[in-house]
Amino acid sequence: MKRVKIHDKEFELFISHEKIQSVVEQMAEKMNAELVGKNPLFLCILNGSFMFAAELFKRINFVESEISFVKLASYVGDQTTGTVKELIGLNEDIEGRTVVVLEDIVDTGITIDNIQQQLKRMNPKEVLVATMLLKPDALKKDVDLKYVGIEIPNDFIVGCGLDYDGHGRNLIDIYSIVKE
Ligand SMILES: O=P(O)(O)OC[C@H]1O[C@H](OP(=O)(O)OP(=O)(O)O)[C@H](O)[C@@H]1O
Ligand code: HPA
Repeated sequence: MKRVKIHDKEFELFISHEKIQSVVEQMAEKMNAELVGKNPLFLCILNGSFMFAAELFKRINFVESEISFVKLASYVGDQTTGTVKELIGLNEDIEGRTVVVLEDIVDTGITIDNIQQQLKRMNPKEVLVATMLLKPDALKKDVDLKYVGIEIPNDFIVGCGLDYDGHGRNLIDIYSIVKE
């Protein structure tokens, strides 16, 4: 089994790049059918979602769609700090619009819950959440997720945009922590 070491921790191959691509492909097909004509604004939550957003957005097959990049980080190392910050970098007026939030992962759900609350105060028509990965057993919030790629166990992962203390985002596959 392919392994990588990042800082002090070992990770082993968990989800292949091919699998991720096929899941993103299916999600894009659904969006192409459901969001055409709505001029959706895709909102990529930096940093982690940049790879997922790129894979997904290039598969959206209608031109009346936009993408923007915002930031809100709450993690340090491999556990939540519990601190959730303000959403920054949103320059578009989202009033009356369909907003599709793009997340790499919904873990405890605290981040996406906070983002949804902040966005809803700006009077959009609807806020739809698309996440590449979901840890159902880690959820601490009752979140409404419209598009979910892959459900995974409650283990720390890296790759495809996800990091461990800044490293590992560039791995094209997803790796799961090796428990000693
Ligand atoms: O469901 P939660 O437990 O809130 O975790 C999910 C959030 O954690 C990660 O972001 P992070 O805060 O690590 O920032 P990053 O994307 O810059 O790595 C990820 O990109 C999500 O936004
Ligand atoms: O499992 C994870 N890995 C990296 N970043 C994360 N942010 C939330 N959960 C994770």
